[in-house]
Amino acid sequence: MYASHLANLHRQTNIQEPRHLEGSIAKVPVGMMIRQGFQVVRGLHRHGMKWSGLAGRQPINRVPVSQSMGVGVRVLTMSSWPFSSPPRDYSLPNDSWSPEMRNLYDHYNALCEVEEEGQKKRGPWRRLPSYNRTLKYATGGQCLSKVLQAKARLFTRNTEEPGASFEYVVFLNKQEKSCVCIFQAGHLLEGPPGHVHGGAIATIIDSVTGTIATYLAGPVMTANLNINYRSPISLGSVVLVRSALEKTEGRKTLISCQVTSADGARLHTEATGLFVAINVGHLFGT
Ligand SMILES: CCCCCCCC(=O)SCCNC(=O)CCNC(=O)[C@H](O)C(C)(C)COP(=O)(O)OP(=O)(O)OC[C@H]1O[C@@H](n2cnc3c(N)ncnc32)[C@H](O)[C@@H]1OP(=O)(O)O
Repeated sequence: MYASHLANLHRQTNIQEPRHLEGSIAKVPVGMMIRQGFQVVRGLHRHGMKWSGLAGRQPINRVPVSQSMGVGVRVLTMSSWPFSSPPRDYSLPNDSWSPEMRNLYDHYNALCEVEEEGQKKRGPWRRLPSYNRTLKYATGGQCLSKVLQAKARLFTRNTEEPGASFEYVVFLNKQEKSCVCIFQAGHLLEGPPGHVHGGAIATIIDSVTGTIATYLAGPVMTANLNINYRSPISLGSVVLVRSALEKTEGRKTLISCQVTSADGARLHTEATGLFVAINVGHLFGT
């Protein structure tokens, strides 16, 4: 199944192999698939297309991919989505969202489009779609057992019950190199009675800071997360998780983060995250 998918994808894609990978596909198919995954996603980001577009019914044709990945890839064509069905976008409103969450969503969503001279144009903000796992074949292949491959889920999206754990949506401001996450903490995230577990707060901070770091620097891993918990967060409440680029230094990207009440009046948590750019082969020992 994996081998035939790989063969198909290879046939359907027009990928110029980076020199250091030439002839190595058979040896490191997982690394290859991961690179393709990141390239597809980055290519879509750069060209203002949503990943959810891939899940749509139209095939993607000739998506130019930036050379900034440093792998010399110029053009990627992909004629089919490798999933059997379109993935669910978890960042869209559902019935579990409180009116406050919905209002904040509407506020930032409205900033994604601006009207200029009677015409609607892309605004400074962009909603990031969100799925419950990374690319199926990027995480699978030789490195995970079939069972794990089928069952692996992104930590923050691992329940199908709306509102039970992490309900969130991230909006990115490309110009400001910042993002805001609207986060509603569900009943499965309890730590102290009636309040959110510190590990759950760290998780959403890691995810949001990691998302903007990935957007700015490509594939990264969290090297250091420094968190100060200032005031507890009530279970079921809606908070804002704001993150922004502090500085980049070689492979290192430093991101700051504040978690506040929805009106911004109360500071709950402050954090900084250090992210180090990786070659994705790092994850698989290649
Ligand atoms: C899109 C969804 C987003 C989700 C986000 C979720 C992100 C995650 O949770 S990732 C999982 C948790 N993180 C991990 O498991 C990472 C484990 N650690 C590692 O793999 C490695 O240590 C890694 C990749 C961070 C760095 O290793 P390596 O690539 O060898 O880099 P290394 O040479 O050690 O360090 C590079 C630079 O970073 C600095 N650095 C590395 N770690 C740290 C640290 N903990 N604190 C301070 N500086 C550090 C080094 O000093 C070095 O600095 P300089 O270039 O100035 O000398």
